Amino acid sequence: MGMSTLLSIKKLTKRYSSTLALNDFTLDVKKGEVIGILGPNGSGKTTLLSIILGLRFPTSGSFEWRDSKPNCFPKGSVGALIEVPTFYPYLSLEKNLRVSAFAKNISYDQIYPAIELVGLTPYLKAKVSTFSLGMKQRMAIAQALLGNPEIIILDEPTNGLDPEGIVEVRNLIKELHLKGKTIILASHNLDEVQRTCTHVAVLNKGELQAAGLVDELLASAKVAHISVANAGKMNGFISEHPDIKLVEKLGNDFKLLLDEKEQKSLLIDLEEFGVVVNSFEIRNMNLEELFIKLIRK
Ligand SMILES: Nc1ncnc2c1ncn2[C@@H]1O[C@H](COP(=O)(O)OP(=O)(O)OP(=O)(O)O)[C@@H](O)[C@H]1O
Repeated sequence: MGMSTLLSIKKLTKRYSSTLALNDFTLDVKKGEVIGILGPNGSGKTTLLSIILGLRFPTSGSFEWRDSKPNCFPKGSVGALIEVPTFYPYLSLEKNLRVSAFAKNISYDQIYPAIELVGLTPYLKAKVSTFSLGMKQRMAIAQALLGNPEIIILDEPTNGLDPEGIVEVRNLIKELHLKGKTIILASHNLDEVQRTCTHVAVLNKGELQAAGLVDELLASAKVAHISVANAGKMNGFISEHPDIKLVEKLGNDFKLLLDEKEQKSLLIDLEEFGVVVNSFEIRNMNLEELFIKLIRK
């Protein structure tokens, strides 16, 4: 394991009777990364997080946290928010966090830096029942931050939040990243991953489709936005070019995914084929388009 590697996952497989929830999953997580585990519902994200947290056993394969034995979970250095947290609405934020600290066998004075990190220090004495959803989720993240862990694991951290809460939690994730925390975050929300993560691992049906820097993966293809006069001809062109992937089609407007070689010749190829092009623009791919590229193989 390299110096900066905090977690090394090798060929992890999980089978629940007939369901292969995770298949041969390999990934390294390095210090300072915010890595999004991105996949649709049922793709195996929670299974993966549960295994690396020591909550479920893998069927085969292994994971190894730095300074820990293989397939063992290091309690102190990893904080996690994986289930809906329990709290007492009629107690103050401070008292709730004391309860969590007690449960984790952490000294009470450690709650204050965690509360500070999530920006809730002004609400120390306020009852949690008065909190917005975003504040409750920040409080839950403070629970995960108790004991100042180096790594934080969050399962769908903005699920169920209103738009304001979503912004609060996303900003918090960015701040934690700036403070040097390593974050592993499961999400089915492409926009969320694109906005908050440095790295992404795309999971579909238990299989890793791609992993790496978000920016690098997004640079791996471009999207051509093309408006044509004869959509039927365009459909013919697309079906004769299996390498070109159709992302979206709306009337005479098409979005095609292209590799570098195809970008150069596309306009000429279209004209030769008889497609009448009204407008043509090459743009960068967003994560949604990358996802389509990976999943429609
Ligand atoms: N305890 C279990 N017993 C049987 N099957 C399970 C169990 N937990 C998960 N599965 C199945 O394994 C697959 C992966 O589920 P998992 O919850 O890991 O996916 P997910 O990506 O986290 O989805 P979601 O976003 O819906 O939580 C699904 O097909 C799910 O139905």
